[in-house]
Amino acid sequence: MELEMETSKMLKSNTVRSIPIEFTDLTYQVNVPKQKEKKTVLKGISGTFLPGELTAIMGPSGAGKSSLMNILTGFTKTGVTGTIKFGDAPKARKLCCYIMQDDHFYAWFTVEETMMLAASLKISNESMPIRDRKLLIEQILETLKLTKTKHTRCSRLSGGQKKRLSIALELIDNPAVLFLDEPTTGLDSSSSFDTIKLLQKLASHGRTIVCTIHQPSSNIYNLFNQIYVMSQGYCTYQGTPDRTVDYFKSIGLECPPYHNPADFLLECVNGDYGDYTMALAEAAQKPEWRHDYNRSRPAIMASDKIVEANLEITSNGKVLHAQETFSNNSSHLYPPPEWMRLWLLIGRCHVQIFRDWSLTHIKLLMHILCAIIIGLLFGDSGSNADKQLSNFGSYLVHTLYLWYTTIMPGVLRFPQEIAIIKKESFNNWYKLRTFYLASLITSTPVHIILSTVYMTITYLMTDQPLEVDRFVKMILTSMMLTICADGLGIFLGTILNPVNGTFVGAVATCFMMIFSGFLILLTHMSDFMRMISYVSPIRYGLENMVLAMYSNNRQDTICPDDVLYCHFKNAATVLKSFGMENGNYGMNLGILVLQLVIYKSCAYFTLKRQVKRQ
Ligand SMILES: Nc1ncnc2c1ncn2[C@@H]1O[C@H](COP(=O)(O)OP(=O)(O)OP(=O)(O)O)[C@@H](O)[C@H]1O
Repeated sequence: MELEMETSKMLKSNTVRSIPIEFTDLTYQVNVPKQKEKKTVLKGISGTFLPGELTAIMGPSGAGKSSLMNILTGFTKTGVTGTIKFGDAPKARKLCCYIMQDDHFYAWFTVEETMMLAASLKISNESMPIRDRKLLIEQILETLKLTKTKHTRCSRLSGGQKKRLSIALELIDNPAVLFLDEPTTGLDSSSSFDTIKLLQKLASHGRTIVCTIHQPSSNIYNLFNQIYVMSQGYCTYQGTPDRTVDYFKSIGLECPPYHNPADFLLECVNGDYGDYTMALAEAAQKPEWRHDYNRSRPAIMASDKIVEANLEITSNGKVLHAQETFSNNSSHLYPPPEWMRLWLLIGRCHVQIFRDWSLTHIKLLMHILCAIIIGLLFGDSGSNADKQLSNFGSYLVHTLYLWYTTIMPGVLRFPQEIAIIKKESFNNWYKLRTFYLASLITSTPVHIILSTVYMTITYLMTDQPLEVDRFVKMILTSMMLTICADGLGIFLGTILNPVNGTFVGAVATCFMMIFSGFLILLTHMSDFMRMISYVSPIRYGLENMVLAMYSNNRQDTICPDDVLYCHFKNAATVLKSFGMENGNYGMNLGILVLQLVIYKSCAYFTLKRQVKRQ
């Protein structure tokens, strides 16, 4: 009762556009490996989902429910024929949102923070000032019984609370159409009932709500306005829940007394009483059973009335007739410009970096610790003429350390977030390029700080020359190498799964090390093999560190008194011995920058492809 009152209160303050969804003769074909013929998943199905109603798509596993949902939401486009109409609005698709089966949020943010950020990303300051946005959020949280959890971090919410938060987030900009993929999965019977009841209320105020559902209890089943049953790619019933028993009786399938009609329906379409698929598909077309034929006009008119009857008070106090908004062909809540969203996303990334101590604090600590150990290991190799070979080796250690500790987290970065990115970008929170840019802008300073800390410690501890230009060159090289490793890492992470990504990343690192010019000198490689070394960023990183230290008339290193002969005392001898006397620092740095730009650009396109994939 309380829930109903709260829901009505919230819903009355927002006008919903009526958008009926109509699809006709929808066919979906997919290629099946090793088979000449395409598989037909959806076989010319039609249907109407009306505004003001909650529709359940039901059917046995493999019937085509998710395929239909993915086509209607726009996730699947290839292999689809037929027509889909979202009312008569050309941009109606933008008024829809899709709540996926699994609820993914950034774990380090509270419910209130998550709601506030979503509101800021979806609604501009001009169309609703912050104060009103806060009120709206309070109202939505209250309606969805989330007020008590508003200071709880999202990772600590229960399954039911997470589901309600997913719905709350999408209600912020008052969508006209909501698709939900199995909203009751993982919930107990009472939470499932509450969720469907809430959806029914939201629908009753003019929204078109469609969800897939598996085996609902009879009390949940009766909450739906329309049931759309699928079997083997056909529509085998589209009508009200209370008429299912009569419908099946009309083709000779009698529901046993005291049997849940929803269970009976699934048993029938599962073939438990024989294969009636074609008979049901035919009967489902008959107007007397079809809910849309029987109810479409009254339902649409009723929802129009809701729209017309509501006087809408916008945030800045203006009173608008709902009909005015309706005929304007757009919602009154405008999204902020993309640069504002970029700013907000940068803020979110920063907060995440500082709250998630595994992201930065542990990394910083490990870099300091490892730099000290490596510094102690190589000792005075930078100034001791007898240890120049080891000193050269220390540069390889630096390149490998920085490369390896960056490429692996890079591989894992987006796979961890992909479900959230998919949800948010699909529901028009931001454009993917905005998110990607924000991610680059926030991660780059972290790489710069980490590599600088590591290099400064090792530089000083290994007694390298105290000359500013050499130090700066060393730092610049380590920064570019680190950012380049991050680029390759995220590229691999967006084309491969995490297991394969880490494996390929490790193998690639091994090969880059072999071709770096230390384990086998560049001059000892055949021309063909040397060509391969040109793609190894570690080669450029290592060569640049060596050039930074030994070129430009570096002073001779000191040969200890107890050593008779120091072959590498002279810097030019070192460069010549390792075949790097003709190396060009600026060119190498330029190639590193070019490679990182290529990796990061490719990663954007592969990320985009992954986000669009189902
Ligand atoms: N891209 C695809 N390639 C090959 N087969 C596909 C593809 N998409 C769907 N199918 C097949 O189409 C059928 C319907 O799949 P869909 O996922 O829509 O079923 P569903 O009713 O949602 O099942 P469930 O309830 O188990 O999720 C299945 O047999 C599935 O294997």
